[in-house]
Amino acid sequence: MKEVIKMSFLEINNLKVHFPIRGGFFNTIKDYVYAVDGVTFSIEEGKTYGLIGESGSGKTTIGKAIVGLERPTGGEILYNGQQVHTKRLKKKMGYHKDVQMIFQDVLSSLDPKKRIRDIIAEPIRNHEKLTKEEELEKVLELLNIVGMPADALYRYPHEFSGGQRQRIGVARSVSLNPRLIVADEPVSALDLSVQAQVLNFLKEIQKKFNLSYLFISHDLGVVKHMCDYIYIMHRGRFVEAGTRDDIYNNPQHIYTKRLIAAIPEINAENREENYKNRINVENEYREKESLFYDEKGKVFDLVQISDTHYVAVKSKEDL
Ligand SMILES: Nc1ncnc2c1ncn2[C@@H]1O[C@H](COP(=O)(O)OP(=O)(O)OP(=O)(O)O)[C@@H](O)[C@H]1O
Repeated sequence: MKEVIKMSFLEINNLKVHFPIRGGFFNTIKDYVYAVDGVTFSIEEGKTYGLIGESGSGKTTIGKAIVGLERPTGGEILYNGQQVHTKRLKKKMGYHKDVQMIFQDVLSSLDPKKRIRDIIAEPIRNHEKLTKEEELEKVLELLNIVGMPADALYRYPHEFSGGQRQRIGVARSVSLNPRLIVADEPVSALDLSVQAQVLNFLKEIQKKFNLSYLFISHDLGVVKHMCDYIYIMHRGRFVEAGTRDDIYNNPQHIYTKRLIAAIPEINAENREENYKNRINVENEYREKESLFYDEKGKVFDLVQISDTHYVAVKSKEDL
């Protein structure tokens, strides 16, 4: 029998991030926000993953925990099979170089007082020792890769359009040759035509660098053509996980069905059908809610229903 080679380089096991809610005279902990409450998944080389769910479902917190901007309350993050829980270890393993994050609001993540040359060169300066000439050569190469002209070097972020700024953000995040980019709503601030351009360009960059992406979005429509594998997030947990085909063509959890029904229909002649479908999904939600949430409204654990498809449901037989 052929040996199965495990390709995942990053494993997230039962990750939890709980934020304390404080109050009262002594500012004591009254309760917790269970922003991320036990999620498990892994990332393979060159693949694109979607983390989808409505606002507040915990997507950004997962992304931040992965890049080290948020401290997990529980669970583990394994990089190349080793736990990365201290700064020293992360440095030793080159984790900060290999795992980068880009944000929706790229303008606020690009220092407005710095020129593009310095913005792109900053991570290189922190991690590599290059001469001034070598550094300039590298920045020019990166600008070229993201399709920006060399005269961008000495301009400031506010002088560019949203799509161009997103490209500059990507140039900066690929400057250290990372393995994974966590992209938090990378196109939702852009208008539709520019969204498609940036998504296509991210795909090109992916091939060039054999990158993996973890795409965070509230919109299943946006990531449809990008993702190999999709995790649907709700109330800090996964409610469904599967390949693109599993999720779009065979959704099982009522929450996923509602997200799909909410994708705007561009084609005018399909709008009526789309509207009817939304009403059906809402009726199904009212009828079957108890199959998908326990009496406290908690999401069940995932149950495997095919080789690649998982659904959070009380019992597989209920589907
Ligand atoms: N630093 C924090 N302190 C307290 N609560 C927080 C903190 N960060 C996030 N939260 C809470 O955790 C929950 C999940 O937030 P998160 O930003 O991860 O959601 P999200 O799915 O990314 O939402 P959005 O799409 O709006 O960004 C929310 O209820 C949020 O208010």
